[in-house]
Amino acid sequence: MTSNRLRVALQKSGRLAIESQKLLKTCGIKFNINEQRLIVHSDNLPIDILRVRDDDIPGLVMDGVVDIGIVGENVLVEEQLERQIYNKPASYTKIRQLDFGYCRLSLAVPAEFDYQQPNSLSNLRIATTYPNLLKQFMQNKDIAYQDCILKGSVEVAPRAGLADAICDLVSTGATLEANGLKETEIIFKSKACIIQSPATQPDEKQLLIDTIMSRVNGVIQAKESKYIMLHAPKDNIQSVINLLPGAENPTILPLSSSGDIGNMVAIHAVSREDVFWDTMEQLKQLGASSILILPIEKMME
Ligand SMILES: Nc1ncnc2c1ncn2[C@@H]1O[C@H](COP(=O)(O)OP(=O)(O)OP(=O)(O)O)[C@@H](O)[C@H]1O
Ligand SMILES: O=P(O)(O)OC[C@H]1O[C@H](OP(=O)(O)OP(=O)(O)O)[C@H](O)[C@@H]1O
Ligand SMILES: [Mg+2]
Repeated sequence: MTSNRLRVALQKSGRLAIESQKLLKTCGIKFNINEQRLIVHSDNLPIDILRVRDDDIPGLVMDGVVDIGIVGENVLVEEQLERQIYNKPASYTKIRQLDFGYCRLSLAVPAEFDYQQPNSLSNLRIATTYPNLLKQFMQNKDIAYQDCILKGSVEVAPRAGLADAICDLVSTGATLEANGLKETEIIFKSKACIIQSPATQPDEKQLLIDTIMSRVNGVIQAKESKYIMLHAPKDNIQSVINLLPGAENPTILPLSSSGDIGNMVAIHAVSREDVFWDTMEQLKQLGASSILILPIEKMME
């Protein structure tokens, strides 16, 4: 399907929906979500947003129905493995890893299960929504098993007598614990990412994707960075700078007042990392004062 407008697939509702919308909005793409509308036209750019189930996003990108999509790597790789079996289009380009949707696909067994190693699951039944990722892991270890495919609430399977173990997503581990299960093996670590279709063609579309990606990079960099302002004794400038994590080329400014603070300068710096309380305490020990750590909203190099 070709169109001059850039088509973007986002999860309609669920764990990635809000963060995905927020990211596009922070990149300057204006749109209004109306719960019932599944295609949303941007108010200021030639972009259409398709709001779909996350499971459908990789296929829409691989088939060229949309140009880019935001999806979890777990769903992406699972769909790719599935498509490879049936010789369906399975290529895409991962253009950016994102800083949300952190989770892992893990094997888990009932708390009382005597688990030693993956082999402990030999010939047992494992419930999962990710049969292809599970198969890849078990085949690599040469372990025979049976699968039981469920679309959700996988954690209920052992208690319901459907399976002996499960292979499902874990983040805090609270769902496993609440269902009397223990995590035994991480088989895949996942984050959200932006993928692009190999079918995207007109130059204007690529230009728009490049612009959005440059903004995405700016948004993520800004989130990971902090603006630091402090007063420091002239004698300790270098030691203070050495303490600031990842700060390059700080600005050093004289203070307008004299007296007690006549020996002080103001240091402003962008730090590429979070600044922890213990760093602030060490700065204070070096004589720094009026230490401010500020969030940065946007950044462009
Ligand atoms: N507990 C979690 N913490 C963080 N990220 C998660 C968690 N669970 C899932 N994810 C990530 O978010 C994605 C979407 O999860 P969600 O539970 O919303 O999916 P879903 O129920 O399949 O939604 P849909 O209705 O779109 O099919 C997952 O594929 C995964 O990448
Ligand atoms: O380790 P935790 O922090 O407890 O998170 C793990 C749970 O989160 C996901 O389900 P979700 O709550 O998104 O519901 P779903 O089954 O409808 O996808 C996942 O499928 C687990 O069940
Ligand atoms: Mg889904």
